[in-house]
Amino acid sequence: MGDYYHSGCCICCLSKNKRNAIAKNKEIDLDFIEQRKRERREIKLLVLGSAESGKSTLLKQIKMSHGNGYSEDERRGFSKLVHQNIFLSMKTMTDAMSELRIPYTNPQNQVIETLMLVSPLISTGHMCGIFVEPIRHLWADEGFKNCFKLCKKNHRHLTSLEYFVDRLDQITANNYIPTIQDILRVQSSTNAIAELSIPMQIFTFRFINVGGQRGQRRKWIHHFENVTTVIFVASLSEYDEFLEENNKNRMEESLSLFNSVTSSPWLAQSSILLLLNKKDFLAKKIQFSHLKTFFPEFTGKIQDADDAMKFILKSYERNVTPDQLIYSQFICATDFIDTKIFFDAVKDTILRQTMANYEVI
Ligand SMILES: Nc1nc2c(ncn2[C@@H]2O[C@H](COP(=O)(O)OP(=O)(O)OP(=O)(O)O)[C@@H](O)[C@H]2O)c(=O)[nH]1
Ligand SMILES: [Mg+2]
Repeated sequence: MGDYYHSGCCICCLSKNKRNAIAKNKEIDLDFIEQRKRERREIKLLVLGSAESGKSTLLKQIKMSHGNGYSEDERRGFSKLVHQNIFLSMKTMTDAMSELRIPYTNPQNQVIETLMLVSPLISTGHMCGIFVEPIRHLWADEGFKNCFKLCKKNHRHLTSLEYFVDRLDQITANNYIPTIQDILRVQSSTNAIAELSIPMQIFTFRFINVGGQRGQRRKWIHHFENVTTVIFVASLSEYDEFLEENNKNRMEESLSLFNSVTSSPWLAQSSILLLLNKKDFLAKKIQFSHLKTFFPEFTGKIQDADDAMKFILKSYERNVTPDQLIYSQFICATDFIDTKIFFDAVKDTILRQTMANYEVI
């Protein structure tokens, strides 16, 4: 009946203009309903956390496991970044050798270093086979190794140097195409908001990845509306690391960041998924760098990764109020990640929001 009558009068008695206007309104209504349906099905997940905690690595993993992965062309596109990562890391190391006045155990390596750094090829950022032997010589030097141990803590871009040095032959080959693991290991700070939309069952999960550097954090607030789940990524291995700018302990910094997220009124309805990342690093580091030295309140066993992880998790959970929905998982973003936890977090949040709408809770 509604198709033939409008405000009690037969539609065919209306003027052509009126009929067009009614049809247009109907079209707009349908568009609106469709958009509302789409919005209801779109789940917004905001990925937050301090710099280099592993947010982008996590999204690369999700793109591989649930998205369309990386084509050969896309993988090739990462080769320049891999080369630049190695050059930058080597430059950081050679600078640190002179700043810390650490001599090479084999004095010949000082000559190699100088020759390598003045090579005109370095400015092209393209790494060819000519660099393999010099880098290997420096890498094998005891003085250089000691310097690397000292620097790793405060220069996070050195994180993947060891991995890349092991693969120098493949990386410098003419037909080099980065592997998935190379892509996961390469480091590049996020400076612009990056989005990833992944269809999952009847929903579209829209991941919003932001930069964690201090200068990037003021952009976070623009994305706080309608967030279903906040994914907070924190590094487990930063308990003994300090910020260059103010010498603040990095884990303390991440904890206060987490606190500001959990106490934000904008995010009060969102669930929090806390991903404690880099458990591989923690397992290695805990053997020689004791948590108690940096967090005297730690009472667990020394050199015990499990005790350390439990303590770190508790330190984060202390920032959550009892009525907040929180899920947590220990991960290694460069390895396989079980994404079931995303569904759990999202499912429970939607259920809770629906019940709140019907005033059941
Ligand atoms: N070994 C290891 N390395 C990791 C892990 N997660 C991330 N990384 C490395 O840590 C570095 C930084 O990771 P990103 O994902 O770029 O960090 P981010 O949080 O996006 O950093 P910003 O964009 O600066 O905020 C990269 O070199 C990664 O390969 C991990 O679980 N284990
Ligand atoms: Mg990033």
